[in-house]
Amino acid sequence: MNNPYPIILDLANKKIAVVGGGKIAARKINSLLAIKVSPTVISPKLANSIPLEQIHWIQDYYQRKYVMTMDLIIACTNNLQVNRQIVQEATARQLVNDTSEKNYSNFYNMATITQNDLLIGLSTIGKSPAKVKKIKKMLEKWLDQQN
Ligand SMILES: C[C@@]1(CC(=O)O)c2cc3[nH]c(cc4nc(cc5[nH]c(cc(n2)[C@H]1CCC(=O)O)[C@@](C)(CC(=O)O)[C@@H]5CCC(=O)O)C(CC(=O)O)=C4CCC(=O)O)c(CCC(=O)O)c3CC(=O)O
Ligand SMILES: NC(=O)C1=CN([C@@H]2O[C@H](COP(=O)(O)OP(=O)(O)OC[C@H]3O[C@@H](n4cnc5c(N)ncnc54)[C@H](O)[C@@H]3O)[C@@H](O)[C@H]2O)C=CC1
Repeated sequence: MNNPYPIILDLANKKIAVVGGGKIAARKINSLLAIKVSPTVISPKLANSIPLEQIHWIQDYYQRKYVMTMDLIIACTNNLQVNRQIVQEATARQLVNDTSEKNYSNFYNMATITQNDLLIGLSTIGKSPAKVKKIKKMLEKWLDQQN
């Protein structure tokens, strides 16, 4: 992503698909559930940390027909070719996060800190997720000291 454009999205009434049901999928799904968005999850298997009753589970391998009407697609299978295929088959109006290859993604997540009316978003534009995590911890500590 050469020219990132940061925005805040309201996902109410949007259709979100998560493809894959492993560790990374669980993180993305749980952050969606935290904002009361229930995604469709396409995966033959689901990690235990994914609450089955809160999602719509399609227990199958990825097929284009499952994501045809989706607005946002998060590709997190452990098969890089499948993730790539999801990107290639998406229409120009669908936004795709290929979690295994930032250069194929047209969006990805920022780390966030939310406190009362404040939302801080942090990103290295994919360059160093570990650094984001570290700076987030430092900022949280600093913010706590201000209160
Ligand atoms: C490009 C991006 C795509 C995307 O996933 O959207 C991406 C990619 C990758 N992440 C990797 C690893 C980890 N990512 C995290 C955590 C988060 N990663 C997130 C975002 C992004 N990660 C996107 C842009 C980030 C940016 O702009 O910098 C956050 C902010 C949001 C979210 O995912 O919801 C969330 C913060 C949660 C929080 O603290 O709030 C942890 C920590 C953990 O799991 O506890 C680890 C384990 C390692 C560690 O802890 O060091 C690797 C493997 C290589 C590596 O290790 O570096 C890749 C692949 C690659 O680099 O290509
Ligand atoms: N963005 C990030 O923060 C990070 C991303 N990654 C990337 O995310 C990918 C997934 O990582 P994990 O969740 O740890 O893997 P995992 O092995 O825990 O889970 C993979 C999941 O994909 C499912 N799957 C496999 N083939 C599929 C298909 N054809 N259709 C639908 N689902 C399918 C499996 O059933 C499983 O549920 C890794 O390959 C890696 O490239 C890895 C680390 C961090």
